[in-house]
Amino acid sequence: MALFSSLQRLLRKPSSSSQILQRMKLLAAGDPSRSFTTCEGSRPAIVHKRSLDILHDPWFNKVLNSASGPSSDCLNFLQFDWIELVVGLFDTRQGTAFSMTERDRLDLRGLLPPNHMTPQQQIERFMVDLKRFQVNARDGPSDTNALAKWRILNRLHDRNETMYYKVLVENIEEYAPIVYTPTVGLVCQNYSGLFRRPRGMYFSAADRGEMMSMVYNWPADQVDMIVVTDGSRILGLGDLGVQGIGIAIGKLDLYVAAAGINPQRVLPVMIDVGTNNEKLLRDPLYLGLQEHRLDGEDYISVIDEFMEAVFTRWPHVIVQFEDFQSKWAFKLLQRYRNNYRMFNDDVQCTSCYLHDTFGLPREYNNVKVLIEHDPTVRALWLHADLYLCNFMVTASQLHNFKSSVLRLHNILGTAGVAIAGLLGAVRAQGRPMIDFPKQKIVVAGAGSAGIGVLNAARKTMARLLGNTESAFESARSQFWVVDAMGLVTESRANIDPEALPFARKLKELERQGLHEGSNLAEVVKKVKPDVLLGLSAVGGLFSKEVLESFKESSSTRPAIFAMSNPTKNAECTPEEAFSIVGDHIVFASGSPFPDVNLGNGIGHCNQGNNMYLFPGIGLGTLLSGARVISDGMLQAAAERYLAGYMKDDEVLNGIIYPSISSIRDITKEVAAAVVREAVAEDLAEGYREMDPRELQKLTPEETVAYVKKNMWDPAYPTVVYRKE
Ligand SMILES: NC(=O)C1=CN([C@@H]2O[C@H](COP(=O)(O)OP(=O)(O)OC[C@H]3O[C@@H](n4cnc5c(N)ncnc54)[C@H](O)[C@@H]3O)[C@@H](O)[C@H]2O)C=CC1
Ligand SMILES: CC(=O)C(=O)O
Ligand SMILES: [Mg+2]
Repeated sequence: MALFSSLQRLLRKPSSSSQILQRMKLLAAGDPSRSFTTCEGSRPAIVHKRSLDILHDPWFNKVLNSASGPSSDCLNFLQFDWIELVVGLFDTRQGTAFSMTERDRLDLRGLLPPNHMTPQQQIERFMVDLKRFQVNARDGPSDTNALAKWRILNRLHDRNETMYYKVLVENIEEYAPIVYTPTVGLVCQNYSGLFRRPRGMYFSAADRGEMMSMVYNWPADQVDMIVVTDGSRILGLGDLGVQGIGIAIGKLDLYVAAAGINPQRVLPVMIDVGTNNEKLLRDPLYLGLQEHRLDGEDYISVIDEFMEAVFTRWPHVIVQFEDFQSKWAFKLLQRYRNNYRMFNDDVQCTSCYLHDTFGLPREYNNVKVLIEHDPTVRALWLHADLYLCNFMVTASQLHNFKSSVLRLHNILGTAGVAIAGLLGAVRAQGRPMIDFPKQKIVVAGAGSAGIGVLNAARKTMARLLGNTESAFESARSQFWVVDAMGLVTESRANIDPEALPFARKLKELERQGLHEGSNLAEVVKKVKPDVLLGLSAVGGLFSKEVLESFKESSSTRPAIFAMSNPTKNAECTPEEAFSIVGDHIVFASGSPFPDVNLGNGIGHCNQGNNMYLFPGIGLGTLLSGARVISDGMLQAAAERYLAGYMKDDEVLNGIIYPSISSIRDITKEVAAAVVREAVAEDLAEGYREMDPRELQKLTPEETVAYVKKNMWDPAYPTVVYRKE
């Protein structure tokens, strides 16, 4: 009651930003559905169940099951059922964090062994078990080993979500490769065999006409984040049909661990419209529809029905489209993005720079005024390596201009997924970023991801060249695109319209001795590119021959981006790259690789993956209550990701991407940038009691604090029973 009246008092009058923060605190503390947040760790969770029902509910369970059985040195993939059995037997060794009074309140007394463990003791115990398994595994880090670790973590996920996410948050560098790429790829490939307990929702072609009611079968009244796939192109593993649900689960694990989205409010979704994977169509154990994929209007009608159903039940949900084959990825994005809160991770997060990246605000473009007016601006300007540009400002624009230059400088000074990596590669050569438009880039792969990166890189070059049409046109000539049929040229029959802008003109090619369909090695040999970037999903595509050709690169510091996932699809390994091309290269990959010992130094293996962006985009959209996800919001996310993370000395050392251990911090900043952009674009409708006017009053620092406050941390709430 007291809380209610203090809220009322606060809400009635206009407020300063400190009052807003105070209000946020009160609101968070007083909202029972937020009882799962650690910031408010002492708030109770109200439940309507007791006894065994509590223990079987991973959202409220506080019991830790043993991670593994005894010595696991003889484990292999085929012996998983044996592990299952052993883990079951060892359940009696479980430690519980339910206090004695809680046990009384929840009718748990007698159902649990008497010992009490703190959450910290539980996590230590779990890690000992997990590490023992790791140490005892004979074959060192291998797929089997990774899959077994996934299995152990997944069991914990089934039983005790809080502890599961605690393990992830506290050891993200170690376990992201297990719950996400690369292991999640293996999990998807083996999903039918690994399937024990359902997670998420399945909508199939057979459910047409039923989705609007089916959606109410999900137990949570509030869902913030959905990751949906149709399983048609899972990582680089092709059509995995219903088994693709694993990637939706993996991405949502990062939403919880990196963005602090409450795990009770995430929903992985699989839309099963069949599969064209002949092996799965014949597999008696396959769990999905064993018919060919729907196509055309039939396909679209299923996705339409799904979108309508989920947005009817949860009007504020955000839907991330994941791993749709490029045939549909762009079309579905265009179809829904203006009406629903949705985005496509692969097309947009790989290429958040499509629009206006590095652009000064429009009013400054092509304006000639004097920067000499202000020494600070001039210094910044020079520092940003932009002295070659011809932008100037009037005195009256100076104030805004300073912040623009600062913003621009921030963007240029650091790195972010694809473009960030490309710019990092320029900086690693010791050259100013303004030289980016001079880079020659060979891209292998012209699917949804490849085209996204190409568009973004072209736009960035055009910006740096003055953002004119002719700059945009001339930027085109810096790219050579090679797909499954070789070099893409204007003479290609039935060329994909998305690839058309990058098709090489035959006249230019004659001079270079290239032709339609030239193979990758030939293209690299003739072009001598600065950058070789792979988004082809073909493991080993950067063969010895290709890498040997790349040795003749005209760059002082050639860069290789083997961005395809999972690990086995990387276009080359870092060892191959460093040993064949040389120690001086810059290397990045989509899935993580350990650094390479070069004898006289370290060959850094950077991870260039959209995981640095999508969690922050989702969180920022949620906390702003933006109606749709605009290009500006994606751009703000990318810019913030770029800013402040890569220092000059790191980049010169070949480190062009930040470490995943900082992902939660990066995500918080990215989300705050998205919130601010949504507010600036008048798209924000507010989140809970935080209305758009209040959001608008927040300073950048207060926005970050607001985001942080709303990030879920894994900690046990006190559980209280109430009759329904
Ligand atoms: N690191 C990251 O953050 C991301 C990585 N990816 C990865 O990118 C890869 C491709 O994804 P999508 O573009 O969606 O796939 P996609 O199937 O749409 O495109 C694949 C492209 O590779 C081309 N290709 C196939 N064989 C080739 C060959 N021998 N030489 C040259 N090109 C060849 C195809 O013609 C096609 O253009 C996947 O492995 C995916 O995991 C995708 C999104 C983000
Ligand atoms: C990382 C990712 O989203 C992909 O490989 O598809
Ligand atoms: Mg993807």
